[in-house]
Amino acid sequence: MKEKAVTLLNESKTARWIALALISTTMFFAYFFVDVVAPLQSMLETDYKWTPEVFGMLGGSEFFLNVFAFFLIFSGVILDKMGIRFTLITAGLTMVIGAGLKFYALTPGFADTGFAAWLGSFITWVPASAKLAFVGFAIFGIGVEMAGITVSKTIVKWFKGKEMALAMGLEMAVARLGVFAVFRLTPIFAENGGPSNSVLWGLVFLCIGFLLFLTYTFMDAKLDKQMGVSKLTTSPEDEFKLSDLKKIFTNPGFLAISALCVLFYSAIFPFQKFATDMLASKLNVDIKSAAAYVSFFPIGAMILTPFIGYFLDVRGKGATMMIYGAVLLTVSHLIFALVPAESFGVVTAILTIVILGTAFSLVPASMWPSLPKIVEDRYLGSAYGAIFWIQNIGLLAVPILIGWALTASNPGVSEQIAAGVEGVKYNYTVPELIFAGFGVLAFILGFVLKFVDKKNGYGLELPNKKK
Ligand SMILES: NCCCC[C@H](NC(=O)[C@@H](N)CCCCN)C(=O)O
Repeated sequence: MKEKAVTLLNESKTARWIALALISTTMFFAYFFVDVVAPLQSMLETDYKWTPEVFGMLGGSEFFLNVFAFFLIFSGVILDKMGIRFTLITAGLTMVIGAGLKFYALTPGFADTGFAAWLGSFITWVPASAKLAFVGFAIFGIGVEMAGITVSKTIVKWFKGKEMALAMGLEMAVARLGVFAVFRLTPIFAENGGPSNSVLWGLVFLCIGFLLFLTYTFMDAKLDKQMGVSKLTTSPEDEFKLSDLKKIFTNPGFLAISALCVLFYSAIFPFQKFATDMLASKLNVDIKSAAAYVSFFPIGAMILTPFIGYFLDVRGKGATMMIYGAVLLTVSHLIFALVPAESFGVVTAILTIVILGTAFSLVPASMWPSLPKIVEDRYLGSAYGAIFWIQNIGLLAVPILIGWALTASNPGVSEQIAAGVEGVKYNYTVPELIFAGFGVLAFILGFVLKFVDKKNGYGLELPNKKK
């Protein structure tokens, strides 16, 4: 008797785009929560006595456990060992638990406890609410990064040989929309109940995101069933082994792309933290207007990334795109650093942000779909985990480096600002030159990547879509 051919679920365009919509919407909520209190710095200072230093430490706590306790490496191993469904659910739950703790830290219910009194009794310049919020945000950080690598592996599972870079580009675009949404919605939530109300909404969104991940797992189970994936059918050579970690860290393509990743993202995300103040100082405008200019940055990247992804799917040229991205990154930071304030107007500022936004599209759109070409599928999760870990080291360290460079290159300025002297501003030339330096190094690494690609035949310049 003739066996009936099964059409795999990922062969159906509708099914794979539904799968993408489910996981991307959760990433929208996840990125929303990452920045949920970002626009509330002054409110947190007034209501909770969080100084700017305390506020800055909160940003770092997102990466703390991932970097120092190697959670991102563990997350990658868990993904390869336990599979997509288990890891998505674990990531979703971890985000909810971490967010719940951060919300509890801001409630009067916590402030009245003996635990809060104990937490407030040491390192007294950091309030108890902030200490508990750090712990919550560090746990959330494990979840959000675990979700990030699992979503990448999921996209590869559904879209490899098809519209993989477009799908990754769309997922990143939806996530960036979350960052845009947070800057619009959080202040409104906070006006009606303070920062804890904003965090509560973020928590509610994450619960919805968890349900979406859960819904996706049914599609994943069906696809696995069709593909005949089970412990019994997976041959030992297809299974992830701990020794594969050594293969990842000795793979020249992986090393080149990770170095490029940490340099590139170190000149993007930490820059975002300082950009508003830098523009306010350079343009001599207030913080609100400067923030409005900076808001074009993720929006531009959001619009462009899927188009670049589409181009990569049909035309390829992934490694070349990363080099172009590094050039634009360097040029934009050099403009910020070297064009004197007298010649730096609003038009120059917006044009430079557009150049940087284009770099922010070119590199991510081509970098993340390149990894499956460099490493084997069975340890792809660990490779994503490892590259995120290396990147997180930069995201943790660079804001500290930039903060230090800013203070060192502007002697006496922070003291004058603290004393309330009017019109005193930081000069951002040195920090911007550091960012430009990262761009130059990323540019060199782009060529290294091109060289190792040619030598090892990864096919980084080839289209993702099979004809
Ligand atoms: N499927 C996700 C691809 C990675 C997207 C990338 N995100 C990261 O690299 C995160 N590890 C760091 C996000 C830090 C946000 N505060 C991106 O371009 O967003």
